[in-house]
Amino acid sequence: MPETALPPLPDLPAPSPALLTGAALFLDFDGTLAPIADTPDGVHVDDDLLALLAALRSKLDGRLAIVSGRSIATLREFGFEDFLLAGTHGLEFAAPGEAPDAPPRPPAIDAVERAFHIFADTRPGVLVERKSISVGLHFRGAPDCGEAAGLLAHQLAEEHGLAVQAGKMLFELRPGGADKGSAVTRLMQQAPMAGGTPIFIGDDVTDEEGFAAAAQLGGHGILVGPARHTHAAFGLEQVAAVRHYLAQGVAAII
Ligand SMILES: O=P(O)(O)OC[C@H]1O[C@H](O[C@H]2O[C@H](CO)[C@@H](O)[C@H](O)[C@H]2O)[C@H](O)[C@@H](O)[C@@H]1O
Repeated sequence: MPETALPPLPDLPAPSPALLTGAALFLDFDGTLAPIADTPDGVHVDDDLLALLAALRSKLDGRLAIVSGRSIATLREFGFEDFLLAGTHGLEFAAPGEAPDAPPRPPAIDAVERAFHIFADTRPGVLVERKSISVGLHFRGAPDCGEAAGLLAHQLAEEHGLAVQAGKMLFELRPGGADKGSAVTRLMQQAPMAGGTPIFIGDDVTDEEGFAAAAQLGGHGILVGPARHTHAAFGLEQVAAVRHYLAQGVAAII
């Protein structure tokens, strides 16, 4: 059956705030806590969000972590220094005040970054994002370049033994061996997350492994955005709904 003939996916049910009682809460960043912006550095984290997350973490006895494709260094620059962090799609970890536990930056990432710049230099709107142990090629400003960007990313990944991480108008090259699901599994074995029921809130395809891991460990995923085939059991429409839901959680948890 052609894809256009498929019936629309039904909306996922909204999660109850009661789901957050006893949770070990895993939160994606871009598209979940902050709206998608035109460029990676066009995102702003406001003090109200940080205060909301701190209040929720306190109600959860510390069981709140940010799990992002961003590096730990960048998450800290955004204001998340005081939070438990998993960065670069499950490759980096850091507790507040501690140095990141991260693999070294592979030399091949520098070669990829140079190749990405050569590609971007002749394509207005294409951006290269330098990251701690990975590198991103963004085409949000030049959607027509997406196919060529993907071909280049896969070709370089094969050449250098790296993993391709597709995201929203983005191809990222990084070391393999981890994802947001492995990050959830690892953090659930440690204080402060151990003992809670894992709840993972995210919007991107990169969050699906997080949803699946949460479900496997007895919890749930919450998808932010339009319905799709997903491992999440619940849905919220957009970032504003996530923030409202988290605020409801603060009020609901005794
Ligand atoms: O796991 P996340 O916290 O969702 O991070 C995933 C990637 O997010 C960023 O890129 C995305 O957001 C940008 C800002 O809104 C947007 O311009 C871009 O098109 C999106 O793909 C970030 O730049 C990447 O490093 C993260 O891996």
